[in-house]
Amino acid sequence: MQSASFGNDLDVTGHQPVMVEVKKENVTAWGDDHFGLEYDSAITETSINQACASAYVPIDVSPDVKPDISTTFDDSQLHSSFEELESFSLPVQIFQSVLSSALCGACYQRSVVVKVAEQPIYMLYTSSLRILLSISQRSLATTALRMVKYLQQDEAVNIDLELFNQYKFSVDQLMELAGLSCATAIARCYQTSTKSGEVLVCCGPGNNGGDGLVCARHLKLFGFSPSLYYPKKTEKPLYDNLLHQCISMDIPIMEDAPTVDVLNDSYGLIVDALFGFSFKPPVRPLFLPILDALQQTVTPICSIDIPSGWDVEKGCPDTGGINPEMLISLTAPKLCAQSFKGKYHFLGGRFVPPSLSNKYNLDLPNYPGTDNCVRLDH
Ligand SMILES: [K+]
Repeated sequence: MQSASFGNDLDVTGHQPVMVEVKKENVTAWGDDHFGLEYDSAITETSINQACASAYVPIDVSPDVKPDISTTFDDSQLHSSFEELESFSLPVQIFQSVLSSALCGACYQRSVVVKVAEQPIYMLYTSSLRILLSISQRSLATTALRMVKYLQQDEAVNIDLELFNQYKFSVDQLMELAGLSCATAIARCYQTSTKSGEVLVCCGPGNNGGDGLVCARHLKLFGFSPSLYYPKKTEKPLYDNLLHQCISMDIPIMEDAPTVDVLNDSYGLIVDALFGFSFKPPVRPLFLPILDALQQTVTPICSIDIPSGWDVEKGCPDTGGINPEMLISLTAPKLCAQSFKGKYHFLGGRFVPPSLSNKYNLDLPNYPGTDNCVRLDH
């Protein structure tokens, strides 16, 4: 059995620490002595309350079902029990139980960390709980359980400028990382098979469109069948090259704006890479047909950085706008992301130097392991 560290880099499963953040009301065994055990003296009501005040659950599921964690199971029982749970996708219950066990289970003195709002509350470690954490980590591998800062438009622009001017990144570098993280997040949420693998990537004239071109190329490498709609090509070597790479990879380019019927019938997903944080309303005429079609389609939309047409700070216009199912914020979410109501909100663009993050108090989540994207709650 490995020994667990109580420092910042706890590594129970060979990955980053599992962050367990749970609302107090959702902890089913909260405060009772369900397991017939006494609290360890290190766990005080105050520390738990303080930690839980800023904690929240990322997935809204009923807390009624709880895996049977007792002091009596052996590893074989745990395997079957948790395989079953996994098939029912109950990661929060697993977390609840980890937390409950942690809080109630002073008997597991040998260290698995349970963190609440980043405060190590208590640590337990047994081979059985190690399996448990491994499963729960896989289930929520892309979920960040922490609030991040939402940027104003000028903050996003300034961070962008600092990345290029102070930190000497090139646009190509960051665009590649951003576009790759978008493709990765999409591949986590959508299937490559059948219709959902048919993806239309709509690219605008700026860097957001460049992210879309990169994303399309990686989607192709991941097994999707992307096509491009790129109505206003930017005459710069970077964009010429990105487009050339897509063409060389047999990614078709649609010349005319697609109708709603085409979007509905031919595609399983639309990637919206039309405008990012530099968008200033109102939308210019060239982009009205595509934005109208995106507003009406029933095909799910994944917006890169900003749902195009939305005000970067105020969100969806009162007159109506697109309603993406997925949003991938880059660097840090912008204020408009607070009104995003879709299914999946991811953060990508894992390239922000810590000193820059600190300067702007970005409070970025921990990306799991070596992942380039992380799911955010919203
Ligand atoms: K966009």
